[in-house]
This record gives sequence, C-alpha cells and structure tokens, in this order.
Amino acid sequence: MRVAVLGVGLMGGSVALAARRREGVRVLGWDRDPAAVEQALAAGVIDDVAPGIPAIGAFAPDVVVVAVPLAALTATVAAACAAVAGTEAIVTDVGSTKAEVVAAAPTEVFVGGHPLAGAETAGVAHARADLFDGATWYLTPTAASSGVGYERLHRFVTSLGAAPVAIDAAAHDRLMAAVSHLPHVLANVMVQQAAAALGGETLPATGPSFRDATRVAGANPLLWGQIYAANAAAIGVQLDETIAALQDVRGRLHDLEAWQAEAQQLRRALLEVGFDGGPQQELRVSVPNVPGVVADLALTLGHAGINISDMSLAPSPDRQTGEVGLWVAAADAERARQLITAKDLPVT
Ligand SMILES: NC(=O)c1ccc[n+]([C@@H]2O[C@H](COP(=O)([O-])OP(=O)(O)OC[C@H]3O[C@@H](n4cnc5c(N)ncnc54)[C@H](O)[C@@H]3O)[C@@H](O)[C@H]2O)c1
Ligand SMILES: O=C(O)C(=O)C[C@]1(C(=O)O)C=C[C@@H](O)C=C1
Repeated sequence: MRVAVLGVGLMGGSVALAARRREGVRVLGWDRDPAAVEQALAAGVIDDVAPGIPAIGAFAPDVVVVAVPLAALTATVAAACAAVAGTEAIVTDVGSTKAEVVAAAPTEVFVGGHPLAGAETAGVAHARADLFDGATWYLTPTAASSGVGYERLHRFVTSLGAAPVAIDAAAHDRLMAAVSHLPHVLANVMVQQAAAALGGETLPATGPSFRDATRVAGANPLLWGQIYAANAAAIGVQLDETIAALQDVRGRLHDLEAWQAEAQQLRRALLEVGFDGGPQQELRVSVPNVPGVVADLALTLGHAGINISDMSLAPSPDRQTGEVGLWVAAADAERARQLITAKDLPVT
C-alpha cells in the first residue's frame, strides 16, 4: 500500500508511523516546512519526501491524508485532489472540523475524516505510532463520494488501529463543539481564573483534579485559534447553554447533591460509549514513578485474562509518583482491583 501524507506534524507523522507498522506500506511526505519533512525522514517516520503537492500523483498513492492546520485545509485538499486526478487514490483529511472542507470538496475522490485522538503537543517530534489505537475515527462521506474509495479508506483507518464511524459533517461539528471544543474553552477559563485567584501565592495550591480538568489548557494555540473560529456558531450554542447551567448552579449551591450524583452517572455512561464488550469501569491506581510499573500492571491483568480497553497516565508535577487510569470490563473490575491492591498499590 502507498500512502501520501501532506503536513507531517503531530497528526500526519502519527498517521505515517501507524501505517508503517504494517508490512509493505510506503509513505511519501510533504510539508510546507522543509525542516518538518527532513526531521520526519531522518527519524524514519516517512520513506520519502515529495518536492511539491503536484508530485504526489506520480507516486500513485492508494490513500492521501491531508493533515495541515484548518486554515490551509481546503486549499491543500483541492491541490491534492487535482494532483491525483485520473488515478485510483482516495483523498481524506484529519481536520478537527468538517463542514467547510466537505462543502468545498464535493468530489468523488474526497472523503472527510477526523480521528478523535490527539494531544496537547504539536510537531512531528511528538508523533506516535499508537496514537489511534482504539480511537473513534469519524468519516464524513457525501453522496458524491466514491464507494470503492470509502471502503478503502475504512480499511485504511482500521489498519491504523482506529474504529471508523460515518457521520454527517454538520452533525459532526455540532457534536465536537460539545465534547471537544467546549472542554478546551473551559480548561482555558479555569487556568485563567486559578491564576487570578492564586496571584501572589507561593504555596503549591493546585491538586490532581485541577491537573486532570485542565490538561488541554493552552494546547497548540495556532490549531485551537483556528478550531474556535471554524466552529464558532456551534461553540456559541454550547457556551450559551453552559452559562445558563452555571447560573442555575450558582442559584442553588446548598442543594446540589442530586445534581452531583447525576453527573457521576452521566460521565460513566458517556465514557462507556464506543467501548466493545459491555459496560466498562475505570480504576485509578497511584504508582511510584519507577521503570516497569505500568508494564507490570498491564502484564498482571493480562495474565489474569483481564483486557485493558483504555489507559491513561498522569505523572505528578515532581514526577516522583503518578496515576494510571485503567478501563476494564465492569465484570472484571473487582478482580482487577484485588490483583492491584495485592501489590500494595492504592486503587480507587
Ligand atoms: N492535535 C490534535 O490533537 C488533533 C487531533 C485531531 C485532529 N487534528 C487536526 O490535525 C491537523 C494538524 O494538526 P497537528 O496537531 O498535526 O498540527 P501540527 O502543528 O503538529 O502539524 C501541522 C503541520 O502542517 C504544516 N503546515 C502548517 N501550515 C501549512 C500550510 N499552510 N500548508 C501546508 N502545511 C502546513 C506544519 O509545518 C506542520 O508540520 C489539524 O487540521 C487539526 O485540526 C489535530
Ligand atoms: O487529547 C487531547 O489532547 C485532545 O485534545 C484531543 C482532541 C479532543 O478534544 O479529544 C482534540 C482535538 C481533536 O480534533 C480531537 C481530539
């Protein structure tokens, strides 16, 4: 299989690395920044560099993945579609919003895409082969999209470790406003508010909840400035609803126990969506930051036949300890808790 990646940054580099885990896949890379492709070539992220977008046609790619910032997406997709005209290639993108690029490219060779995976970092140096393992990957085919191309793209996305899910572009953008863009806005607001509240304090005054809730604050400013602008209408609706909800909470601070319990239920239900194998439960394990601790946890549960469907790692600020989040089937959760507790590791 031959894959062309346009924009070899965090996402493009991760697509390249994930694709090259399979035998016989060759990846051609192009980026506006020559340093990015040179770095990608030197690090073995891509096999070859294209001198320009028109040159990708001669590479005869099966799939072209456009992974540039949103502001450059429409023009780059158009240039990619022109470059592969008359070949068998299917062109896709990984942009965080879909309506604009899908409306601009109503051609059979293009199917919009968006992996629901990423990081608060940027650049090919942070690219990871396993970034998409287990992730939902939205695809936004239209009536114009080639069926053969869509099927090939579906298989390609699956080969990267992700689960493709077809969705309408406008519905996708409304959904992302709620589950991705609003959380980023709120994380930024929380750090700004905390900084103002702690102004002048010298004590370390933030704890784990603050770190968890604000991990994405200030993520890649170029990328996020463009996401907010591209999806302003849908984010505006979410913000209006958030403001109303906060006002409601403000008015009944002495009567929020049931509200808190409802949020607990809702979070559990929302995070279970998309997992295979029925209801899941999250175990949070406090661990010392020593080599092998995570592998030991994974091996212990693996030996006991307990599948970890998702995992998160959060080191403490001083890097002495950390918290490992493990998602396992609810039916296995108690057994997993006992196995971990037997290692003298606290689990919640
Ligand atoms: N970072 C995430 O968590 C995440 C998750 C899902 C989707 N995305 C989407 O992936 C795309 C890329 O984001 P990223 O996080 O990889 O960013 P990045 O900054 O890591 O990489 C972007 C790459 O595109 C190149 N580039 C910049 N402007 C360009 C232009 N005008 N023409 C061509 N190339 C250009 C840059 O040199 C860089 O190598 C964005 O559209 C974003 O919405 C990001
Ligand atoms: O994990 C993160 O750091 C992310 O912000 C990833 C995240 C998200 O909101 O979940 C961010 C933007 C993308 O378009 C898709 C995924």
